[in-house]
Amino acid sequence: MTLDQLQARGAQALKTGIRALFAADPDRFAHLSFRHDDLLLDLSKCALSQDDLSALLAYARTVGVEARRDAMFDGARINTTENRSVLHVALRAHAEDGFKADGEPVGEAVESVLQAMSRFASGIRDGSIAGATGARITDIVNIGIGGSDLGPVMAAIALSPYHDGPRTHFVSNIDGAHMADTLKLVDPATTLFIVASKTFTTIETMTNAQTARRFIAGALGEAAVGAHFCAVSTALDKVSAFGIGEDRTFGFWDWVGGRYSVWSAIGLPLMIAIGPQNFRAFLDGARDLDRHFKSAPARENLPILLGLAGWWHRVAQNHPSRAIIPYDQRLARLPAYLQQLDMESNGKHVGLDGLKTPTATGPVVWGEPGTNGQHAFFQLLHQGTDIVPVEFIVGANPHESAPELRIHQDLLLANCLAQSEALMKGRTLEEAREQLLKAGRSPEEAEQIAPHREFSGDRPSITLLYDKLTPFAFGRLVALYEHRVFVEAQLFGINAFDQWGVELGKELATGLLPVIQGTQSPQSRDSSTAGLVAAIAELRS
Ligand SMILES: O=P(O)(O)OC[C@H]1O[C@](O)(CO)[C@@H](O)[C@@H]1O
Repeated sequence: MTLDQLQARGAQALKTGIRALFAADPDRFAHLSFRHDDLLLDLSKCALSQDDLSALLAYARTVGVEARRDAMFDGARINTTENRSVLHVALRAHAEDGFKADGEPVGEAVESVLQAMSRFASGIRDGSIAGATGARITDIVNIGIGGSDLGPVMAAIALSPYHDGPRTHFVSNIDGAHMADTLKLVDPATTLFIVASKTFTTIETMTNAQTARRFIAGALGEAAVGAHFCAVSTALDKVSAFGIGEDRTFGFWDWVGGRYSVWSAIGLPLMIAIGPQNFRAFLDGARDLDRHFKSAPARENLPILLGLAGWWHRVAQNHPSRAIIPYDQRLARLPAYLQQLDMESNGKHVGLDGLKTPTATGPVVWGEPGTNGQHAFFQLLHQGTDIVPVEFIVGANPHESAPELRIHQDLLLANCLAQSEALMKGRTLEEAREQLLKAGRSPEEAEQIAPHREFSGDRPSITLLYDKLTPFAFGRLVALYEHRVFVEAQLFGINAFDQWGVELGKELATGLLPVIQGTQSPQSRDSSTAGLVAAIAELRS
C-alpha cells in the first residue's frame, strides 16, 4: 500500500461522504467501532470505509509501526536526535514487566522513587511531615511549566472526586501575576512548594521558585525554607545547588520526555492530592493500555486505530486541525495537555532520514469541554468553510449519584451524541425550507433564509466512550493518546520525542532581556522588534 494510493482513497471517501457510507452499510457501527473492556472507540462517523481501514492497516505494516512500537518497549534509543530511549511505559510497569534501558533493568529504580514519593505524600497527608512551625501542610503549590505542569494540573481536576489531601495550586507562567495571585491564597506556614523541572534550568520555573523562596524566607526566616520546599528533577546536582535536600528530592530519568512525565515523580502533587493508592490505580490504567497496545492485533488495537484515523484525517483528507471535545467537565484541561503532547511531539517538518517530510505532519490541536463549546465555536464546526474532525470523549456514568443530578448526565450524553449526529447528517436545503414553511414563514422568506439554515453534514467525528472517569480509566485514556501520537509519528516518519523547535525563542528571549531592561540598544534588531522595544520603554517611563 503506497502513500499515493492512500491519498487517492482519502479523497474518494470524502467524495462519497459519511452519510452515503452509512446508507451502504447499515451495520457500520458494528464494523467500525472497537472496544477494550469498557473503553469504546467509534470510527464509524469518519469518512472511512472498511476497505479504507484495511488499506491503512496495510500501510501501517509497510511503515513498520508495530516493529517501532516493539523497539520503544524494548528500550532502544528511538529518540535518535537526542540519543535516548523512550520508556515512560516503564513508569507504570510492574516488576514482572522487566523494562530495560540500554540493557539495564529500570524497574527497581522506578519502584524506589514511587515508594519515596508515597512515604512523603503520606507524611504530608497525615501531618507527620509538617511545616517549619510544626503546622500541618494545607496547600501545595507546584511550580513547573509544560510537561512539569500540564499533566498534574489536568489530572488534579480530572480526579477531583478522589481529592482528599491538601489543596493544590499550580504556578507555571513567568508572568508575575500567576505567582502573586497564588501567593494571596496561601499561608506560608502551611504551604509546601514543589519545584518541578526535568532540567532544573527552565527560566520560568527557576524565577518562580526564587520568588516562592523569598516568600517563605520573608515570612518564616531563611531556616524555614527547607521544610517548605521539595523538588522533582532529573538534574539532582542543580536541585542540591538550589538548596533542596536530598531527602526531599524525587528523581526521574532522561528516558522520560517532559510531556510523558506525569507518571513519574512529576505526578507528586497529584499523589499528595489523591493518595498513593489512587495514584497507583492511575498508573495501572496506563499499564493496562500499554499491554493492550503491545499485544492486541492491529485491527483491534485502539491506539493504532486512533492513530490511523488521525493520520487519515490529516494526510489523506488534508484537514489541518483536530478538535478535542470532552463531554466531561473534569477533563477541562485535557485539550491543553494534548496540545503539548501532540503538537510538541508531532509538530516537525524533518523526517527521521533528515529530509523534509513528504506529507503534512501533526495537526493543530485545540478544544474545550462540551457542552460549553457548543455555545461558542460549534457554529464553525457545523457551517464553517474548514472541516475540523472532532474527537468527542465522554463517560456514561458520573461520580454524582444524587437523583436530582441524573438529568444533568442524561442531557450531557444526549448533547454529545446529538453533536456528532448533526455533524454527520447535516440538514439539506429542502429540509431547511420545509421547516421554515412549517414554522409559518412565507415561501419567499423560506427561500431566502433556507441556505443559512442548511448544514452540509458529512463532517467527521470520532467518539471515545468509557464507563466512568476513575483513576484507572483516566490513566488508560491518557496512555491511549500518548500511544496514538506515537503511531502517527511513525506514519509521518518523524521523531516524536525531541522538541528543538522551542529553543530559538528561548535563545532570543535571553538576548532580548538586557534590551528590555535598557542596558543594551535595540538597534541591531529588526525594525518591528526595535519599534516594540521603544514603545514598551515609552509606556514604562
Ligand atoms: O521540566 P522542564 O525541564 O522545566 O521543562 C519544561 C518544558 O519545557 C519544554 O522543554 C519546552 O520548552 C518542554 O518540553 C518541557 O515539558
